[in-house]
Amino acid sequence: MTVTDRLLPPTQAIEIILREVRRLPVEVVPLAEAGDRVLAEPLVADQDLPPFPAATMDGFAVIHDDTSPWREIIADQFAGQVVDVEVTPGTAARITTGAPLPRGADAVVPVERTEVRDDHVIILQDDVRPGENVRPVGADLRRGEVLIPAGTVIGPAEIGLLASLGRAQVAVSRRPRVSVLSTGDELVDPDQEPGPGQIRDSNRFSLVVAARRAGADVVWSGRGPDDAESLRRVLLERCAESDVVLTSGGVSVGEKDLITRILDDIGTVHFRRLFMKPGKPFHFASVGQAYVFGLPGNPVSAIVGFEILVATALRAMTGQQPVLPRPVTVVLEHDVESGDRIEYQRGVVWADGEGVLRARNTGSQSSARLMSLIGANAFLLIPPRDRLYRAGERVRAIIREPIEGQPEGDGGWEPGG
Ligand SMILES: Nc1nc2c(c(=O)[nH]1)N[C@H]1C(S)=C(S)[C@@H](COP(=O)(O)OP(=O)(O)OC[C@H]3O[C@@H](n4cnc5c(N)ncnc54)[C@H](O)[C@@H]3O)O[C@H]1N2
Ligand code: MOO
Repeated sequence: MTVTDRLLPPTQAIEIILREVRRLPVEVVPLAEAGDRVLAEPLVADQDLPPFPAATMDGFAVIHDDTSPWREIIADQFAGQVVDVEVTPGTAARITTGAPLPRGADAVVPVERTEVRDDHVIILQDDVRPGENVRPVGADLRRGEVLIPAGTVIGPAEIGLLASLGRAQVAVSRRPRVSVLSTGDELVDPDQEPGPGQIRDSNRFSLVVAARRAGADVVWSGRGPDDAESLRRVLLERCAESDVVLTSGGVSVGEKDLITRILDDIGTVHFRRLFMKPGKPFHFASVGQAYVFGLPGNPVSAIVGFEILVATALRAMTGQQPVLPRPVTVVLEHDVESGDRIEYQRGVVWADGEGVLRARNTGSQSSARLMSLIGANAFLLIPPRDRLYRAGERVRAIIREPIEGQPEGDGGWEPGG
């Protein structure tokens, strides 16, 4: 047995992956194409926002401690323009939300608390505080402030900030180029009727979607040829054109486990087997400039292996933060049996009325049962031990989809309710 044949704990496997993978180059893209990409440089404010004190209500710009019984309306100050007037005691300017406060004024009284008579306004509000209904300069952001750290995925708010600061071009990490290759003589395409002993190839489709969701550019996907020589050729060709190649199947110890043999021959294998269920046979190798992840053929093993290990590698390659998921603690709803490796049980986690995270698994945890992943928003981490994990016990979980509240009870959506 070589070093790479021992069952490696997933944490050690991740350390090896993080040590091996290199950062992808940075590219500059137009703002409109920056969504869902990983920001390569921190966004630092080069100006104050708002750049002028702005009204937050439609009303009248006034001097807060002006005691005049009524005030002359000296201007209409709309958003998007600047009227050059000065509010002095006994005067006020009509103002709309977002408009700059005229010189001299230090508060805005909403129109509902005023009465307009011809060219005069009477302020009905007794006590006007300085700064009331005014967004001061720099209230939203201050020049020099780091607004978004490098490594953030650009979503609606991030792209909005980039736009409001005038960043028409954005430095982002290049998307990893990924190829997906299903292997196995028993596979047929989804539109084909499987013959005796055959099954439909599902991993190719699962891994393409998983890779896209993880921000990759899937440049190729297909089924591998049956014979070793052609498979080796396809693999070499994919490695030459990809940053990452994902294979599924052919990595256990069977006679026909070709991927194991080919990777030994064409690359450097960093590890082959994990102390993890699902996902015991799991190869990680470098072939030229590419990284190959030889995922197990079992459909659940392939998806879990992708999410726990491959997605981590892709984040490291693009500099996405955080690189590692941050597990939460959940309370088991039912007894759970452990196995001989750390189990990544597919589960449902929800927050109960007290905000405690509770969890159940999704039934049979067979590596072939894709249904164990349907509706699963978490992996429940179950290390091996000689006695049951009991209902009410705490275990760690990795969250993969949003957590919701309790499905029944006072359920309805009420703000603050
Ligand atoms: N003697 C041993 N046998 C096995 C071991 C072991 O340690 N010693 N490990 C088992 C574990 S755990 C797993 S997981 C599987 C992984 O095997 P392979 O990666 O070599 O995968 P295959 O044998 O090719 O296939 C396994 C299973 O998955 C189905 N499959 C394969 N490809 C696809 C696909 N693209 N779409 C859908 N389903 C696929 C295949 O038909 C098999 O049923 O090895 C165990 N054996
Ligand atoms: O590791 Mo296999 O994925 O246990 O079934």
